[in-house]
Formats: sequence, structure tokens, C-alpha cells
Amino acid sequence: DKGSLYQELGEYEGISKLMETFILEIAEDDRIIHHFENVDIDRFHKMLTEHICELSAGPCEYTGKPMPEVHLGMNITRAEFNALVEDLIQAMESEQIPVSAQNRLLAILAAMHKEVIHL
Ligand code: HEM
Repeated sequence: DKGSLYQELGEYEGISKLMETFILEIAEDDRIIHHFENVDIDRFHKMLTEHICELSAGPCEYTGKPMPEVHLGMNITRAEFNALVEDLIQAMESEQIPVSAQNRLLAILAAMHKEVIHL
């Protein structure tokens, strides 16, 4: 698949909607919701959207904190990481993101696991 991942995710508007659906999935996930109790959801949504926009080679610059710094002290387990990935897959299915694009995004995020797990 040679299409731009950013295009396949529906550009900024599509990514913003996808992140909204993703956050609703997280909110219903008892395996990880405890990590998000004191989070500013509006900021979280904006930062996730910028981050995925930049990672998918869209015209955005992520303005949030570096990944290891954000997740430091959360002691996120591999199981919790996998739970979050499942929630993202569910959100991508709901938003009808093509499977090829799903897999490209998941590959990018999987490669970042050392920046968020067991910190
Ligand atoms: C590759 C995987 C992940 C990526 C790319 C990612 C990305 C991000 C981004 C971009 C932010 C916003 C940072 C900011 O506000 O400056 C964030 C915040 C956060 N992430 Fe992750 N994350 C990942 C995995 C996880 C996992 C597995 C958990 C927990 C199960 C988690 C929990 C959180 C929490 C609780 C915040 C909010 C921190 C705060 O506002 O104080 N993240 N993440």
C-alpha cells in the first residue's frame, strides 16, 4: 500500500474523530482506566491528535511532552500496553479505517513500547 497513512486516517479531522472514539474506548476499559482518572481529557485528545498526525507524516508538529517523560512513574505493564492497543484497534474498526492503514499505525506505535512501558 503506497497511500499516505495520514490520508488513509482521514487527515486531521479523521484523526481527531478517531482519537475521540479511542478515548471513549479507554473510558470503558477497566484494565487501564485507573491510569486516566486525573487526566485533562481535552488536552489529552488534542495531544494524541497532534502526535498521530505527526507520526503519520501529516502537517502537524506535536507540542506535548516527550513520551518517556509523560509516562514516567506510571509503571505501565506490557498487558496494559496491549489493552490500549486493543482499544485503538476497536476505535479504528468503528471508524472504518482500512486494515492496511490500521497495521501501519500499529507498527509505528508498537515500535515505541520501550518509551512507555515500565517507566
Ligand atoms: C505507543 C503507545 C502510547 C503512545 C504513543 C502514547 C501517547 C501519549 C500522548 C501523546 C500523550 C499526551 C502527552 C501530553 O499531554 O503532553 C499521552 C498521555 C498519557 N498516556 Fe500515553 N501513550 C501510549 C501508551 C500509553 C499506555 C499503555 C498508557 C496506560 C495504560 C498511557 C497512559 C497515558 C496517560 C494516563 C496520559 C496522560 C498523562 C497526563 O496528562 O498527565 N499511555 N500518551
